Amino acid sequence: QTSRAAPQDAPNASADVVIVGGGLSGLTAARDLIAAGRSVIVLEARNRAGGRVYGMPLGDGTTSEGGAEFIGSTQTRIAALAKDMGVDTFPTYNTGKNVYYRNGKRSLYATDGILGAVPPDWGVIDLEVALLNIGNMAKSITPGEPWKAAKAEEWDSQTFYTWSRANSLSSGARFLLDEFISSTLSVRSKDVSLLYVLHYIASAGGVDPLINTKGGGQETRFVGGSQEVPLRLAAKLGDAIRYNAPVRGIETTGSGVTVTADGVTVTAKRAIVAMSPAIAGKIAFSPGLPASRAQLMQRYPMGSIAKFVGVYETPFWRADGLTGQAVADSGAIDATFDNSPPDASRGILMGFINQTNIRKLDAASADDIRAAGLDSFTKLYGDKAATPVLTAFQRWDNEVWSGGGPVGIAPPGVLTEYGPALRTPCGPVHWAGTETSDIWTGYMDGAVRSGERVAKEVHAAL
Ligand SMILES: Cc1cc2nc3c(=O)[nH]c(=O)nc-3n(C[C@H](O)[C@H](O)[C@H](O)COP(=O)(O)OP(=O)(O)OC[C@H]3O[C@@H](n4cnc5c(N)ncnc54)[C@H](O)[C@@H]3O)c2cc1C
Repeated sequence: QTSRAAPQDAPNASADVVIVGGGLSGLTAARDLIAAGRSVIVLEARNRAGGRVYGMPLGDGTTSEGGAEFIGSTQTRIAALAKDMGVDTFPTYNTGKNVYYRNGKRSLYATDGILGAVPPDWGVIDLEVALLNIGNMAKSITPGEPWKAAKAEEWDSQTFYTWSRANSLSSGARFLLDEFISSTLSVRSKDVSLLYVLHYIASAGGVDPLINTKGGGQETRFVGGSQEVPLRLAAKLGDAIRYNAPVRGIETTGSGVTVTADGVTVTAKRAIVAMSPAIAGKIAFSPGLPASRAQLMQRYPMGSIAKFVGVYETPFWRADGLTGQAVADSGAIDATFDNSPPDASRGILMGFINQTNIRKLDAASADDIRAAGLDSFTKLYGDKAATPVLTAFQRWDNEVWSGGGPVGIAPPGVLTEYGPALRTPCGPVHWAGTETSDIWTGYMDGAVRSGERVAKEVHAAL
């Protein structure tokens, strides 16, 4: 069945449901509602689908993942969607040793021991105890409802930083606990509520699924790049999606909603806002939303993340016995992965530039950024890393329609006070986006799950 969509240039359109945002959550909701017999129009601000899933152009006609990339074995809803779209997966390269760079010293470590991906720093016992503790604390949280945990108030009254300093002694453990937050949420540990982190862990099924490559969330990648999944789904939705249509206002009327976007006004019975709370806060709602929702959108900031890649003739680090995965305490890049294509026809190293490190590059030129990225790679992988065939860079914190990434986070006090407003519909306006998911929140899987949940919610309400 196809949707009853308006021509791409019509100034007015109507449907049962208008979906604001053509990321994975909005596209999934559209797919399910159309399958249930509803008419749908998706309004997308950008000229492409996929939102935080994006193939960053390398300048030679090919792309590398500039946004979301990895999936793990328990991320079954994104896996099912990819399968439906005919997008295959392949294992993330994970043979050899990882690099650990700390206090000016480079060391190598194997990841097949009991510590998994955790580097064997001096503070490792300290760190393991802390990770065990947070894993156990997370077990008392019901995914999707962290505010109901017995200790919710206590945990939401402190940052992860406060807790980690009170529960670790060595500088190694403290660095790695901060790095756990930087490499998963792209914020400083002092930016985020302990309760939020515990919920994030509970939602992923534990600490190990979050940090490990083998058996964890970084285990596999998509053949052809992750963007193939939303792009193919968007192609199936065809004319139901209108691009270059940023929504400026959503008015609730007696019969539903009137949604005003650049170039088109859409009337519908229900609206789904499928994006992070911070970005939803840019839309003017009339009448105004209930205060808990309106203020939630002021209190759920995005992390600060960028990816830098170097493309080489071969993945030379593999020949050196390295996985391409590293953790570093200095330089622009604090974590790396091997982003090479499945046939290793060329080598691609990817580095994350997170939180403070990316803000430091606010005024940097393209040459400065290239130099900073290659400096990190060379420190971690040697001189061969200094001479790539080409480099590319994608930052998310100043993307107007994302505002950062990978996910919106809650500072202390937000989840216990405003948490229920994440998902509670406001009249005919419903909320989706990975931030609203109980399982794998923050991930592509959570985005797909939120789209499936909201489609059922709206279908039942119509
Ligand atoms: C660098 C980076 C790395 C990541 N790595 C991973 C990973 O390895 N694995 C993983 O699973 N996840 C990863 N993620 C997270 C993943 O990308 C997100 O969880 C997921 O894509 C979110 O989908 P969404 O539909 O909830 O939101 P979005 O993708 O943000 O979609 C929202 C859409 O709404 C549009 N929009 C915004 N405002 C308006 C408006 N006013 N009008 C119309 N349209 C609007 C946006 O353009 C966008 O297309 C990463 C993210 C980033 C940024």
